[in-house]
Amino acid sequence: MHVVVNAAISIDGKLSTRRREQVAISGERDFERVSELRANNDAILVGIGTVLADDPHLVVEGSYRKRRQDQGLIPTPHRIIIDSRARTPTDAEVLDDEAPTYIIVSESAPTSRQADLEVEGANVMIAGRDRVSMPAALSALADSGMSSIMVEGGGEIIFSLFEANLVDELSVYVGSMLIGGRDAPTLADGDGFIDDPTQLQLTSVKQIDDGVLLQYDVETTASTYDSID
Ligand SMILES: NC(=O)c1ccc[n+]([C@@H]2O[C@H](COP(=O)([O-])OP(=O)(O)OC[C@H]3O[C@@H](n4cnc5c(N)ncnc54)[C@H](O)[C@@H]3O)[C@@H](O)[C@H]2O)c1
Ligand SMILES: Nc1nc(=O)c(N)c(NC[C@H](O)[C@H](O)[C@H](O)COP(=O)(O)O)[nH]1
Repeated sequence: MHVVVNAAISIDGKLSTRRREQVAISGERDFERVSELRANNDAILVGIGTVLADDPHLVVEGSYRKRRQDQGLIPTPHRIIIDSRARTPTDAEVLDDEAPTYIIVSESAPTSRQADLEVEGANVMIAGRDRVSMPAALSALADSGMSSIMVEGGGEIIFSLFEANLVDELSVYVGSMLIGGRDAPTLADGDGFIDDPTQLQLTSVKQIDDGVLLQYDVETTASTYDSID
């Protein structure tokens, strides 16, 4: 599975404010780049924190749909939510019928909630006991026929993917703003690394609007995903 993480951060590394409310860090041109990246992948993945905070739609529009259809693909990529306890609201934007949606829950998710989400058309999959296991989730998605995933956050999910050594590429748009706040989410939250930070290889630096796009390859050691595959 090829995994690319994309995020927009303030100059001080924040994804949003301490209230965890969505902030438009990207400008029009960067959001256009994000649409292109979405369209080039089999699936778009976010965590439940992002669904509850932003209620994202996670689709591509217009010419991207046509291009994908011309390539024999579904018009807009699969949507994937990492949601240990099946907390996705039944009226969430990701549950409309514009693309298939997979909700990955853990064994601790109430079965009644799982059933509610299935009634709304979601494909519910179980991976992990109390919390979703990212290697098991990606393995199940690969078994469903997906081979590339774009991850759009948030900081908890991004850290878990790096921790499990599952990320191949990272794109970060650094907007020219400072958000601050010790409790505001950052690009990679979780527990953080102590001894062995993930090493990145810078592959590109570009100015977009008044911000900067930084792109990296991730220097992988033995991948957890490969080892279970
Ligand atoms: N600027 C950007 O590019 C961008 C992108 C996405 C989100 N955001 C912002 O980020 C915030 C949401 O991020 P977040 O970090 O709170 O939530 P998140 O989207 O990373 O979801 C994290 C939640 O997923 C669940 N989870 C299940 N299994 C997990 C696992 N193995 N590892 C980690 N989490 C697991 C947990 O409930 C956890 O709290 C919001 O404020 C949103 O606006 C910004
Ligand atoms: N690239 C990017 N730049 C930003 O400035 C920002 N705030 C996000 N945030 C990601 C988050 O998940 C958003 O909620 C989705 O980008 C919204 O997606 P929709 O348009 O609803 O499909 N992403």
